[in-house]
Amino acid sequence: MDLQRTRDLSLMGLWGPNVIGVSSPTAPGSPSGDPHYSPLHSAPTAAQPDKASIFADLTPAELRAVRDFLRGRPELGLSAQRRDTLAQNTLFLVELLPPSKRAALRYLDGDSPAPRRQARAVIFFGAQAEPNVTEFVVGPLPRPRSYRPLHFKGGRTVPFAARPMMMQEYELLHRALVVATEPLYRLLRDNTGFWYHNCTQHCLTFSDIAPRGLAPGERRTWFILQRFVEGYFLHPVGLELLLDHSDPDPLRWAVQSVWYNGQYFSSPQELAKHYECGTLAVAQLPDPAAPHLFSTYIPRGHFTTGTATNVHGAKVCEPQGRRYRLHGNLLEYGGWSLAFRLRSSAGLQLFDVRFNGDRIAYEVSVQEAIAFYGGDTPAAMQTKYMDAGWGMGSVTYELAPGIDCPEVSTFLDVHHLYDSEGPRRFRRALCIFELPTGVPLRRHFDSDFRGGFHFYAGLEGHALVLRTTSTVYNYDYIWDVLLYPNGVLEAKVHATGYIHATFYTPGGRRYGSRVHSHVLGNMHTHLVHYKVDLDVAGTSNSFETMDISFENISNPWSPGARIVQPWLRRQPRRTERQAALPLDAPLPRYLLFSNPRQRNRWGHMRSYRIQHHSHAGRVLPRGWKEEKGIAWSRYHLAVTRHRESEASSSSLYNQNNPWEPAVNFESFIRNDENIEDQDLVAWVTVGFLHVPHAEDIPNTATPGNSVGFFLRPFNFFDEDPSVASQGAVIVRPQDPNFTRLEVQRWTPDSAGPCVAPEPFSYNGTYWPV
Ligand SMILES: Cn1cnc(CC=O)c1
Ligand SMILES: [Ca+2]
Ligand SMILES: [Ca+2]
Ligand SMILES: [Cu+2]
Repeated sequence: MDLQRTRDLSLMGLWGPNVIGVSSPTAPGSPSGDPHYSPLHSAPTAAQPDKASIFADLTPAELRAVRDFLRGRPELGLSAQRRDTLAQNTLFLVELLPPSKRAALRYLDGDSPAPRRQARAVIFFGAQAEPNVTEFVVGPLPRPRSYRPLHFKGGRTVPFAARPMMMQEYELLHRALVVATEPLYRLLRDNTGFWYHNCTQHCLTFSDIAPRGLAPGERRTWFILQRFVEGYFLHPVGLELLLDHSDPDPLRWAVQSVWYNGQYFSSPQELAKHYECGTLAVAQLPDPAAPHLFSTYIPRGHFTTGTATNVHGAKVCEPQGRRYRLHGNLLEYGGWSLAFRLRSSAGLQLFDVRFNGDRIAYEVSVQEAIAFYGGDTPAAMQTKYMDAGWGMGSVTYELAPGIDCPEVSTFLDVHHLYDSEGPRRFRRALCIFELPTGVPLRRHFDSDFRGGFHFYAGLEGHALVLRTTSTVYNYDYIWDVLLYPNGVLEAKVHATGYIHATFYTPGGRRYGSRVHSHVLGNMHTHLVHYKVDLDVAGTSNSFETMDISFENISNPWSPGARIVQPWLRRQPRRTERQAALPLDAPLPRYLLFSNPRQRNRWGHMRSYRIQHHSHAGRVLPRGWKEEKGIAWSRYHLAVTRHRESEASSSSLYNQNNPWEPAVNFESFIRNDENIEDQDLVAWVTVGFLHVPHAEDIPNTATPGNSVGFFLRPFNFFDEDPSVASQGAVIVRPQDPNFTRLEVQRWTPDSAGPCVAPEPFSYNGTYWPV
């Protein structure tokens, strides 16, 4: 990662107390007024920048070194040039292979040397007698000397048909579609004004659907044809083609079925024949010369109330500089420290997440994002997108200052070697900024109930945000991690971008809303899966749920009467099965991870809580064909014993082979291990049902469209750790008439003016480097 800008004023002495006429406040961190207080733990050790680097993504030089090393192994037969066949061996992906947890902890917490830096490399072996995909460990970096296969759990092999798509295959598919659609030229030109072959200014394009078939080994894809204009996802022309491209030789590819405006045909020729004979029910699209404004961002119309919007709105600013620190991939803010990376495969991954030096989680990472659809057209009814199979960690395009992240953010570049000859630089793929939350972290107005007050006190609300995005064709996911100064971490995702839309047919209304003359917004469920390797005050943790039950007791202070009241029902979950909380049952409201041997000052087990912010629901009945590929979606939460062989709940290959998935999450819990006092991993599912509606045009909007979860301390500390923040303000009346008020604060009276940000700039390219 290249740090583009960094400005750190936190060390410049700007935070001295500014107390107006009062005695010094209580020392930060001590429970007020308690003379027996002694901290629970020895002085915390801050995470060290060089130590975080064991989790840093591979540099362009390291990516090239791995590529060159593998290309130099003749037995791998890697082709340097991509040809007109898929029967060749291709290096598809290179990324960091993080060290084992054991080795990492020995280094982070002990005296052991840094674990060796290693890469994960994915090779598509298309030129083998039995074509397959194999993953390798390559190391040590920066000068690799050896490689060995990296096995999936249970020794599962990855069939060639399960591989993700490559640009090369898309190019070959484009050529196949040129041939396939040629017979349809007149039908398309007359009724849409656009066509596919020799189209110049009037081109059709396509969206491809997955999974690509109905059973293992298949690779036959439905293609939706769309007018190639801004927002083409909203411009289906009513034509869908099923093309078999399972053979590595594109000369053996064939169209298997055609759907046009509600009717099926065996071939483009058959459809063309019906058109020429006048026996076809034709869908005449609006005039192609008319603007396609509806799918664009060009402003139109006006608000009937409010003031003009042709001036800038409110901005985030840092009048006294940054209050976070960034050293390479180590981020520190308000008690927090963590290491981060942006995996080309599945996206954001945090390691060694600590608060005040205490580790809370070893890893927090995105695993998968899916969208399963229903619809009336063959493409719609077949769409079950699993975005890890579309390289959702590699489509991290440039963030725009002032829109995607505040102008004052620190923007970071990342490098991916994913379906490319070498590393590509993705400029400004990550951003970091401190966000005024606009709501106090805490506040109280202490009324005297006579028109005045005893005191007012409040603490400004801030969070540090680490953000990236994945644009997976039509959809844009905005991935955030927020760090709050009270020990709360939030992980959330907003969904925006274009809906996945299909051609409107009257039968389509059962599956969504008509959102334009010929466009149906198809219903779908979004689910996102996270791995949360909580290490709450150590790696030995237990898990319990807590909710209320009601008791009916005799009233101890009114004989003969009864009291009905709630009490806390705690349910220790001793095995993985007991800890797998199914999606179709209500989730207990407290999900507690504790260290049974560590107590806070008040005698409670030090715990962290996972709190869902989600409306997830089932996407398919349990066990139905493709559902095996997303077995994690059966559970709001599952808790497993940490296993190095269970690093991820999904894979690059589940999308194109969900029927026999490379990773089947159910196998993580099938052995129903004991999870008391163990190194536990929490697997969190969040999501929502999206029934598209007119207001999804032009794009799905973010307000109300986010899901995620919080990690919240629960008796982990002795009090709210944000008492250490000096952003508090206390106001106390100095006389009975409230004519003199004492304002006590620890920050300057005035924050000073906001610094004007640089003018907007954007580059947008992601070239090889
Ligand atoms: C083509 N594709 C794959 N995933 C998406 C986003 C979800 O609908 C699009
Ligand atoms: Ca297990
Ligand atoms: Ca753990
Ligand atoms: Cu959606």
